[in-house]
Amino acid sequence: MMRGKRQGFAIERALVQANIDAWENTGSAKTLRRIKDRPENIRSLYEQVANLDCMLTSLETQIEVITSVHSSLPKEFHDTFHDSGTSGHEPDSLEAIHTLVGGPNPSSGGKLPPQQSRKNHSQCQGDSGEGECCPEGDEGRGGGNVSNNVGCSNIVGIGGGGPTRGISEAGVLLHLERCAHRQTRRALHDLKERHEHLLEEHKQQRSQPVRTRLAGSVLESLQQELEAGLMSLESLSSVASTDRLIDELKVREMTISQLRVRVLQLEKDRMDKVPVDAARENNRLNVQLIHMERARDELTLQNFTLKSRLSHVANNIHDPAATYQITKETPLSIKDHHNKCVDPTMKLNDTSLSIKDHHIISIDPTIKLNDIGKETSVDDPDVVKILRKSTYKVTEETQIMKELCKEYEAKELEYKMKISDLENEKRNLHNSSCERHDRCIRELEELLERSHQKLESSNRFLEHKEEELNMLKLDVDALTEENTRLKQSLNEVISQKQEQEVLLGSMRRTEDTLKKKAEENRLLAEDFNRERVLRKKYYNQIEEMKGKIRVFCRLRPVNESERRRGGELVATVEDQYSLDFATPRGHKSFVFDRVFEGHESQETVFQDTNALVQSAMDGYNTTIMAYGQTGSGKTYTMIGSQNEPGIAPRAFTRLFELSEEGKSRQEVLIHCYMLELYNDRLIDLLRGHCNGEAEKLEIKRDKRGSVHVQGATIRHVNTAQHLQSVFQEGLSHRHTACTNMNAESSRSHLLVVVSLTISSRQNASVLRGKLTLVDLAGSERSHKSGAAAETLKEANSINKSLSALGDVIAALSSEAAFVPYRNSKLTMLLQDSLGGNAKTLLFVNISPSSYNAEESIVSLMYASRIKQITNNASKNTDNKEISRLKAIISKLRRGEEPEDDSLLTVY
Ligand SMILES: Nc1ncnc2c1ncn2[C@@H]1O[C@H](COP(=O)(O)OP(=O)(O)OP(=O)(O)O)[C@@H](O)[C@H]1O
Repeated sequence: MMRGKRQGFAIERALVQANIDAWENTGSAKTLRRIKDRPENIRSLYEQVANLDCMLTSLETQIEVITSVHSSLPKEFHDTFHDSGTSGHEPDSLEAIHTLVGGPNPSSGGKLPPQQSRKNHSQCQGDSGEGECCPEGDEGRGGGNVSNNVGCSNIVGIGGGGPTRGISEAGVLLHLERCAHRQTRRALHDLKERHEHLLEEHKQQRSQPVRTRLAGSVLESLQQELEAGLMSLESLSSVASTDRLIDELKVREMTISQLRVRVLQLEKDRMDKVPVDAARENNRLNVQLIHMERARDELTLQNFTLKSRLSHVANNIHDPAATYQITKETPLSIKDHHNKCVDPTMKLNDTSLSIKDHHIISIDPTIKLNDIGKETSVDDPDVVKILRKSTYKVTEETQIMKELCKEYEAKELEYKMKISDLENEKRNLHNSSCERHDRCIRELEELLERSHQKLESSNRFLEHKEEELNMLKLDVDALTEENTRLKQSLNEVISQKQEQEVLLGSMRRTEDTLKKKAEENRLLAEDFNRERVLRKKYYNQIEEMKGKIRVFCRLRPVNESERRRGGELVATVEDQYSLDFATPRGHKSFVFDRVFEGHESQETVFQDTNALVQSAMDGYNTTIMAYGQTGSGKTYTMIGSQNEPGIAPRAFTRLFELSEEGKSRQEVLIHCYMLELYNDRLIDLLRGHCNGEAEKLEIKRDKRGSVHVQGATIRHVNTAQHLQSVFQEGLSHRHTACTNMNAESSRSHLLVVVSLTISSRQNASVLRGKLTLVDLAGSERSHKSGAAAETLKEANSINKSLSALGDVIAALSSEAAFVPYRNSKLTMLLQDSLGGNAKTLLFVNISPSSYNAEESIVSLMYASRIKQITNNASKNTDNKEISRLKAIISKLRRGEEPEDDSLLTVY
């Protein structure tokens, strides 16, 4: 669209320039200026309107001339004029006119201006084909005529040769009519050509786009107008009626006014599109030009008025005689003229005068007619006198007029100068305006080009952005869907979050509740454990009171050998009374009276054992023995080391502490002996380095069931250190060997018996307590222990004795009627401890490692059985003995034999 507008501007500019050149000489600057600012179609219309305007102006002028001529002619002339329309004669040339007016050769007439003379000359040649017009060389022959600018007034000058003034006027008028008619015919011809041209343009414009339809319609209207104009013009040549011409002129004026209104409207539309500054400048120039044109027209009118007056004065200064002669001949001349006059329209065909000439010539015709009227009465002498007077007056007036003439000529020159200056100024303004318009147009074109380029780039950018926008719309749609989906998800998540918050709240409350409950549980567990410990403690006490054998389980730490073999922990202490043991067939739980872990010290172990030491001091038979796999810590538990003494040394110390504590109320005698059951043979460990044959050791059991070894070396000890030294002495005689399982393996069963005789200082009662400490030999497997032949024999003896012990335990735990104590010396030695009258404590020592899991589980099963055995513990008091002895004495006195079982039994 912008490109089309720009091209329209360029075409308009070119056409305007062409029209400037074409219309430069027409003087229609106003129209031209308007045209320059119009688009192509409007400018074309302006051209047509301007053409029509010119033609109509010409027609108006012609009509005015004709009207004035028609009105100025006498009635006879009118009649003749009308009659001549039917005579078929038409003076086609100046020669005919001159012949008609009866004047001499027109070549002797007045002077024509060069240009006008050439024009008339060419017109005469073109129209009549005869060289009858004024030759240039005849100028100035008019006898001092001053009608230089009167066009063909040279014809009037002919009168200088003798024709009357009235005939001269009529000839001039006829000639003017001819000229006007000729111009009208030329205009008609131009209109026909224009009509054909417009028809072609109209055809072309009909094929143009819709935007030119308006111009097409205007062209059609113009075509119609032109056709009407043609018809009018054609009819103009045939209709002599001035009224019809006037009507036609009015119609055309209306048409012109309508067209002007249309042009003004179009101009207004156009001006709306013109930049404000240019429009303002254009208006200013228009106003200035209008003023200038008006001034020029006024000056021209004044000039013409002055010239007409000069002409009138010049006419008035003609020779009165000649005037008189002319006046005398006038009726005849006029009559001849009337006879020869033809249709004025035909006369117009031969005229070659300009419109201005008509104006000039036609000025003040009444004066001329008056003069003619006056000249018609020269036969009267009075009239002659009057004429003579008037001639004098005229002479005077002539002088005055000559002066006026000079003055007017000076003014004319001045006005001409002014006109020339104004025209120059107008031309300059026009040129500057054109230049400004051109510059403005160029700038507008450049701006338009840049705007077009920007528009193109903007269009490309816009297309690119539109593509991006489409892509973004797609993305937005996708994102909108995604957003919707995410919103739904978000709502779900929010609802879930709210639910979770509710759940979290309830969870926190539950956690608080759980914490409270856990705390309560912990307190309850502590209470429960405490209660359970107490329960077990009380249970143990009850069991102890019932005489049940108490069993303590002790785990040793994993040794280097087990660690090297990759053994794992299979025994776990659950609490002080429970042990979990992992077997290949699952976990097995064992409950004992006490469970000691590997890290628990000898002191801790002795704390729970101390009670048995107290029981021995109280007169009970008490037995503390250790059972378990070889290397499981039996010796460590019972004997210990120098730094970590076991139960025996601690018990020894405790016995003397108790003895010392009760020294004020009792006297305690402590004796001890130490035996070793090695390869099923009893060995007295305190016999030591005694020479001679060893006394035979016999296991005896008294009436209360207490077991004694007759023949054993009994040592009396006074202090704990003494007892310790005795004990160490006995240990030094014990058989030990190095095995794979233990560097210092006990190869025998150790039996340390500490007998206590507690004599009361208050009464004569005597308590006899016994503390038996047994360190059993360890059960072992030969392939594990790597025992040699001798060691293997020891092992077999050990295993045999332990097997017998197992049988006794099985019988006791099952409460069998028969207990096989006699199957082994070991079981015979332990008869009062297992199922007897002793308080017995058994330590079952195990290894926590999986490497010894089989042996450990056997030991645990073994201990569990022992735990089922119930003893019948009772104090050993001398009062009862006395009673028994008294009973024996009484039987002996009566001559009866005392019962054997009342005596010490010797096995
Ligand atoms: N609770 C324990 N704490 C530390 N070391 C221990 C523990 N129990 C045993 N031991 C160590 O284990 C090794 C073997 O112990 P101990 O000699 O007492 O076994 P044992 O059962 O008497 O073997 P055996 O039947 O062959 O005589 C010793 O070196 C001992 O110091």
